Amino acid sequence: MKESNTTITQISLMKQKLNAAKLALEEINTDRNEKLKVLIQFITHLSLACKGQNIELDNKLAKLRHHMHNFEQIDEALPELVDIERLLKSQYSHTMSRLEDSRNGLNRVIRQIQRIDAAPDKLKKEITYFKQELNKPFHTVWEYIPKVEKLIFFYEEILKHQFSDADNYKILPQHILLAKELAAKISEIEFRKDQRDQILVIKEVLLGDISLSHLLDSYQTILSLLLDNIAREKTASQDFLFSLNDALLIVHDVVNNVHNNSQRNEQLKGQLNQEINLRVNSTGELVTGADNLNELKTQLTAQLSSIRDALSRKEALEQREQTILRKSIESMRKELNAMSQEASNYKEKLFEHQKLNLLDPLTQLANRTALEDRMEQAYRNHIRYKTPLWIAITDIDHFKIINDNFGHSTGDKTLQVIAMALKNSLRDSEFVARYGGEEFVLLLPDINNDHISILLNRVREKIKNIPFKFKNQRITVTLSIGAAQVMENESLEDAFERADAALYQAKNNGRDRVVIDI
Ligand SMILES: Nc1nc2c(ncn2[C@@H]2O[C@H](COP(=O)(O)OP(=O)(O)OP(=O)(O)O)[C@@H](O)[C@H]2O)c(=O)[nH]1
Repeated sequence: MKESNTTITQISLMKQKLNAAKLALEEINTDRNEKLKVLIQFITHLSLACKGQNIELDNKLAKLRHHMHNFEQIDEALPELVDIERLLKSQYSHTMSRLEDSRNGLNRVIRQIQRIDAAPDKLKKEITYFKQELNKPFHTVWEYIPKVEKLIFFYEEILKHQFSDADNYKILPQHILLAKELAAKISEIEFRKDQRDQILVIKEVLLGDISLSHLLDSYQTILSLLLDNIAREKTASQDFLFSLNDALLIVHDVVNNVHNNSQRNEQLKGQLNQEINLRVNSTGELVTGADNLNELKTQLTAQLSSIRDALSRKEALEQREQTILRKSIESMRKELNAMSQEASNYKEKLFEHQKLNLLDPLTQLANRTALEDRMEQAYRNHIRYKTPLWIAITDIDHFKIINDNFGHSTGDKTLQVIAMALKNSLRDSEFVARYGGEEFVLLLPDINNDHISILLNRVREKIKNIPFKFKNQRITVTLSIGAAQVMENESLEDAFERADAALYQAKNNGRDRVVIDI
C-alpha cells in the first residue's frame, strides 16, 4: 500500500513535470516563432534594402525568406546565411569601388566647372571649397547624392549668371578702342545745335567705362542722327530745286505770253500799217485825180482823219504792248531776284557746311581733313620753292588724369583753352589742327633749324604757364612735342612718322619737353 502510494505520488510528480515541460516547450516554440518572425522580417527588409544591387543576392535573400518558415533549426539556415554574407561582403566592396569611381567622376566635372571664367567670384570660392571636400572618400551612397545635388546647383548658378549677363557681353580691349575711335570721329563731325547735347552725352559715355550694349546704342544713335541730317540736307536741296523750278516756270510763262502778245501785236500793227499805207496811197491818187479843190479838201480831211485814227490806234497798241512788256519784265525781275536770293542763301549754307566740315567743333581749330589738305599744299610749296617745312606733333601730358579727376566737360574746356593758346602762338603762315583726342599737329614753314627748338619750347612754356584752376585746385598742364623737318626727297608721311617717333621719345623721356628729330 505504501509502495503504491509512493508510485502514485511519483506519477503525479512526473505528470506535473511533464506538464511543466510541455508548457516550457510551448513557451520555447512561441519564443522561437516570434524570433523567426523577427528574423524573417529582418531578411525581408534586408532584401528590400539590397534590391536591385545584385540579382544573385536578391534571389538568395528571397529563397532564404521562403525557407525560413520550413527550417526546424536555425542551423539548417546556416549554409544559406554564409552564402548571403559572402555576397553582402562582395557587394560592399563593389559599392565602395563604384562610389570611388563616382567621386573621381565628380572631380572631373568640378575641374571643368572651374574652367568657366564667367562664374561669379563667390561661386568660384564655393567650388574650390567643394573640390577640397571631394578629396575625402565616400562611405555610402548617401554621401554621394548631396554632392551631385550641389554640383547641379553650381551649374544652375552659372547658367543663371550667364543668362542675366546675356545682353551685357564682356567688353574687350578692341571694343574700348572702337569706342574711343567713335568718340574721336564724332568730334570731327558737325552736328546741328539741337543734336549737340546728345552728342556730348554719347561722347562722355564712349570715353567712360563703356559696356558693349552702350557701344552699340551709341553707334545706332549716331547713325540715326547722321541719317536725319542727310535727310534734312536732301530736303533743303529739294526745296531749293523746287523753288528754282517754280521760278523758271513763271519766267517761261511770262516769256511765252510776251512772245504770243508780240506776235498778235505784230499782226495788228501789220494790219494798221497796211491800212495807213492804203490811205496814204489813196490820198496820193485823190490828189492826182482831183478836179475840184473843195471836194479834194473835204476828201483829204476825211483821209487824214482816218490816217490819224489808224496812227493813234497803232500808238495805243504800241503803248499797251510796252506796258505789258514792262509788267512782264517787272514780274520776271522780281522772280529772278527772289531766285538769286534763294541761290545765295543756299550757296552760303553750302559754304558754311564746307567750312564746318573742316573745323573741329569742340576747339574750332582745323580738323584732320583740313590738316590733310593743308599738309599737301604746304608740301607742294616746300617742293616748289625749296623752303623748309616742319611738322610738329604735340600731345597733352597725362590728360586722362584731368578727365578722371575733374570730369569730361572740364577736360573739354581744357582742350578749348589749349587749342586757342596754340593758335594764338603761331603766325598766319603757320597752321595748327586738332589731330584727334588731346593731340595737335603744327605745320611750320620757313623756320630754320636754329629757330625750331626756340619756337616750340616757347609754345610749350606758354601752355605750361596757363593758370588752370579746377575745383579750386591750381593745375599745371604740360605738353610733349615731337618735331621733324621734311627732308629732301622725303615723303610727307615719312616726315610725319619721324615727328610722331620724336613725340614718343619726349613722352618716354619724362614728358613736358620738345624732341626734335634731326
Ligand atoms: N574731355 C575730353 N577728353 C578726351 C577727348 N578726346 C580724348 N580724350 C581723353 O584723353 C585721354 C587720353 O589719355 P591717354 O591716351 O591715356 O594719354 P594721357 O593720359 O594724356 O597720357 P600721356 O599721353 O601718356 O601723357 C583719354 O582719357 C581720353 O578719354 C575729348 O574730346 N574730350
